[in-house]
Order: sequence, then C-alpha cells, then structure tokens
Amino acid sequence: MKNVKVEIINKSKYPLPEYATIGSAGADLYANIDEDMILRQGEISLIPTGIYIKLPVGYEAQIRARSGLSLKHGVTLVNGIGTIDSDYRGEIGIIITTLKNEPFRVTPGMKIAQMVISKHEIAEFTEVENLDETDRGKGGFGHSGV
Ligand SMILES: O=c1ccn([C@H]2C[C@H](O)[C@@H](COP(=O)(O)OP(=O)(O)OP(=O)(O)O)O2)c(=O)[nH]1
Repeated sequence: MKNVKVEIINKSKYPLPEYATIGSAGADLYANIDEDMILRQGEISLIPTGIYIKLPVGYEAQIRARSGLSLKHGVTLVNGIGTIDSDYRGEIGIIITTLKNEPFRVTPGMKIAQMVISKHEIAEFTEVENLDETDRGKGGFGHSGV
C-alpha cells in the first residue's frame, strides 16, 4: 500500500528507491559513487546517494542499516538511525563505518542502506517545575532486573 506522496529527485545512476515488496518498510538506497570506497574500523565515511526528497510536514525519513551487511561485515550507521527532516532539500547521505577490523569495500550501486518514511507528532513543550509521580519514578536502565 502506497499512501504517502513524496517528491523525489534522482541524480544517481541507479533506480529510484522502490518498495519492492508490498508491506516492505525500507526502500533501498544505492551508493552513488564512481569508484569503490573502503570502509575501515573506526573511520567514518559519508556515502552519497544522489537522492533528494521533499516530505510532507509531519513526516521524516529514517535511514537505517541493512541487516545482512551488519551481520556479515559489521557495517553500521554511525548515527544509529539517520533523520531526514521534511524541510531538508540537500542530498541524502549515509554516515557509515564498519565495526570489524577488516576493510569493507563499497562498490558503485551497492544497496548500502534503507529508507523508511515515518509519520511523527509535532510536540508543543510546556516548561513545568515538577512532573507527576508514578510507580516507576526515576527507575530505569534495568532497575527492574533481568
Ligand atoms: O544520516 C543522515 C542524517 C542526516 N542527513 C541530512 C538530512 C537532515 O535533515 C540533515 C540534518 O540532519 P540532523 O538534523 O540529524 O543533523 P544536525 O547535526 O542536527 O544538523 P542540522 O543542524 O543541520 O539540523 O542532514 C542525511 O542526509 N543523512
């Protein structure tokens, strides 16, 4: 089901992101590079996609890792999940590294990450002195045990 209209410019040599399977959340993003790029443990790289989007207000795009590359090669996004704001008009870039002590070669056109379009709330923050009490209170970060 395709239910959100997103304007997109594709300056890359690769296909537009598609939702290949009905119900699939992540649209593939391709490495829009002319030459191989080598990812090294602890080094941060920015991979261009050649993709520019205009999202409706109240939507964001989330850039997420691909689990196959993560499991097999330790490839991970440095920022966890990348946020593409609805008013951003620049090129979508992938901030990436490898956790493995083994170089990873990104080749032109490799499906390097995926993009999920997500609706979000727009919060109005009201500054107060105290928050209401709850059973949990300040307990967190595993306080309830394993
Ligand atoms: O993985 C990412 C993350 C962000 N962006 C782009 C789109 C996003 O709208 C913009 C700014 O991202 P963010 O708000 O996370 O960065 P910031 O460090 O807070 O920068 P800014 O002050 O420009 O908002 O950068 C990407 O292309 N890829």
